[in-house]
Amino acid sequence: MQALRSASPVCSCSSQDFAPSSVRKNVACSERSFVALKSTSRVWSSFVPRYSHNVTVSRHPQIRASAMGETESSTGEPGWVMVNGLSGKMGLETAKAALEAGLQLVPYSFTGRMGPDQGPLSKIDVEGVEVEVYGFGQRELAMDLCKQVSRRAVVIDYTVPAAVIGNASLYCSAGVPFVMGTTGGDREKLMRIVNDSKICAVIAPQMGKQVVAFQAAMEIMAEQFPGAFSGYKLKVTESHQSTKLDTSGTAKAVISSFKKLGLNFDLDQITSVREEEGYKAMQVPEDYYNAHAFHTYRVSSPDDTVAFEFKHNVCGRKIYAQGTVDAVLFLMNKFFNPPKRGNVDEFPNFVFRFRSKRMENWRGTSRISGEVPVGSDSVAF
Ligand SMILES: NC(=O)C1=CN([C@@H]2O[C@H](COP(=O)(O)OP(=O)(O)OC[C@H]3O[C@@H](n4cnc5c(N)ncnc54)[C@H](O)[C@@H]3O)[C@@H](O)[C@H]2O)C=CC1
Ligand SMILES: O=C(O)C1=N[C@H](C(=O)O)C[C@H](O)C1
Repeated sequence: MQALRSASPVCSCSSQDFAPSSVRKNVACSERSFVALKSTSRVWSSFVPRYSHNVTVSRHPQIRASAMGETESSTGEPGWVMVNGLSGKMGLETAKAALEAGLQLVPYSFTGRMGPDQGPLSKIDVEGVEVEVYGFGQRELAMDLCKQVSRRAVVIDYTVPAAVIGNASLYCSAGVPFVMGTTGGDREKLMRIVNDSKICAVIAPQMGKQVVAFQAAMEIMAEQFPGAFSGYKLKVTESHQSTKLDTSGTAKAVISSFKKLGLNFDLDQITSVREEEGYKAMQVPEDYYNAHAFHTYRVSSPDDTVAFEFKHNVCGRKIYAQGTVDAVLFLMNKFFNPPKRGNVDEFPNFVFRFRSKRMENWRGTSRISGEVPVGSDSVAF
């Protein structure tokens, strides 16, 4: 239960906790204790904090390197990232975070719009790095150019739900590991595509590590107390900027845990707020109407005498961008610099060895179907 104790303080977060000035500090102090856990052989749903201080990464320097935020592989080659969806809100924020972390930005990207037959559609300047953005019809070319820059690049995808399957297929056929931050699309198919390929990927609708810790805590509770809330009611409200195309993928993931706790809930019962009146009701700070993700899950007894409320309220996008960079570092070490002994599965198993018996049921559990726990997509460990 040491595990639960270390994960539990993040059960409720206010927007204050995530105010931009505090984000950097929170992440800086937590980075060292974050590791990635796997779902299936090559697909990771997300990051969760390690559960016990007994877990040490010292036998796995390459993992340690990623946890410590190093940006070079053992060969000394700087890490390269290609960001697709670069002109979008998350694409740009993540590209900046990658540069800030010392990674190098591949100067090629592609977008969803049709471009000219020859040459890029546009150019985007990211902190002095000029990136050529290719039209949709030239996305294979963009991937080839990326591989010419480095055979060890990792792709970050922050595009649109409709692009998830096509883009994942492209990365797999190009042989480039990727971080899929984009939500929506056919998540089961997405998992199948990656599992049928030779590629590693981190796929999660939520890259903010602290929120993922909350997701993980909910999942642990569901595993340990299935049906504990049978007969109770669930109300889920999520609020995002009006440009968001889909229902919160994070909410869907958390709901899968509530369902295991015994609550009946259809995903179409989620209340999605996308306009000012709703923002006011949710107490979203006005400055963040265009950049927020507020979630409230209210669980109440049939006669309303008992109620629980869980919230995670994020202002801005830094938390996701920083988590995404950690995912990139994890993949770089996992895919390009695997442990010398054993195989790429060694690290997760190593983590599991330190878990208590009661956590054993997490081990090796493949939850590829449906919208499930840590990462609606799939999965878990
Ligand atoms: N996993 C996480 O933690 C987070 C996930 N998201 C998800 O990331 C995605 C992007 O969000 P935003 O940046 O806010 O959206 P956005 O609308 O600002 O950006 C989307 C970008 O994708 C580009 N695009 C459209 N179709 C494309 C295609 N076929 N190939 C390549 N690029 C294409 C657009 O031109 C645009 O630049 C959404 O699915 C959102 O839910 C957002 C925040 C955090
Ligand atoms: O589109 C967003 O902004 C976000 N999308 C993700 C989701 O759908 O869960 C994560 C976070 O809510 C921000």
